[in-house]
Amino acid sequence: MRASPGLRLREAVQSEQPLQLPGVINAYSAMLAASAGFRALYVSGAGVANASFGLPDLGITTLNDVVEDVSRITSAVDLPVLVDADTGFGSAFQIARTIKQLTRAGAAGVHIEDQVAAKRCGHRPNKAIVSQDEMVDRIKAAVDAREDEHFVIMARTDAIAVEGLDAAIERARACVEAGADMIFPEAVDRLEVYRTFAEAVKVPVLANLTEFGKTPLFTLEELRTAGVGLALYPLSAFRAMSAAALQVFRTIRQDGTQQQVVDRMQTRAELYEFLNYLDYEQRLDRLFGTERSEPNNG
Ligand SMILES: C[C@](O)(C(=O)O)[C@H](CC(=O)O)C(=O)O
Ligand SMILES: [Mg+2]
Repeated sequence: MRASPGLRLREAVQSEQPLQLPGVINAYSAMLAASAGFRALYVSGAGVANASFGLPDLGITTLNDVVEDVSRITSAVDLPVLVDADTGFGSAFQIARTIKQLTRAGAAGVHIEDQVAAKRCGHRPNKAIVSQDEMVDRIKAAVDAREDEHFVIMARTDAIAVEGLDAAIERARACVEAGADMIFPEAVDRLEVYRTFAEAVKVPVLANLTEFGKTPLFTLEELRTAGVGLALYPLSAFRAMSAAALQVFRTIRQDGTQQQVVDRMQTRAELYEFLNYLDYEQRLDRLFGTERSEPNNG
């Protein structure tokens, strides 16, 4: 039997240190990331909210919204996917449902954070967090609900910005005791902090390298020296795609032609290569013959 997505994510963390996790916002961008050689992918909560719904990352989207995006991505690529499950989408039984639904959608693991349900981006001011006990209960509920023991439960703590480093480490330790497999300390501003977490929790620690936030854009080598287990780039491609798309829209609108920007576009040939378009076409020809496509001219 094929190894489960959770097991493959764990193996990837073991074999690549740190494991690079690029965020992907849809099936096609997941295929592009896979072609660049990544061993695992990430579905960002902000990505689901911003890209799929045009909403801010403020706890507005639901479990179903995330499940839908994850299913599309896991159907398109054969890589383990870590999913941002925000605060878990509710209390204990709802968290159990989150784990089951995301497992069924093909996820390899999730991270659940200790912000209150009315959450914010981790790099914004005025975050509020639940008590350590409540966070530990979230993790217990998630661990208890998993059907595949390898499915990864990662605990994210937003406590550094709210209660300080010591409290955040204490929370991370309590989460690991409750069964969390990995730790995501949010909004870290110094490299040494990762080392402190890694030594305190003794499980893989994730560094969130989201741009324009509180964390410097550390290199892989720097993260390696700090003992980081996973390096996350949650929205990098989304930000770049958005800037590129905006430029194209503005140019077409202003110039009345796309001539100035066509050289920035992925060509039809490149697109078809990623999609395996020609294989599909040949399969159609084999199944139905070529003459059938004549009358309607494609
Ligand atoms: C990692 C994150 O949770 C996400 O949803 O991708 C965000 C990223 C961001 O807003 O830049 C976060 O850090 O809160
Ligand atoms: Mg998020």
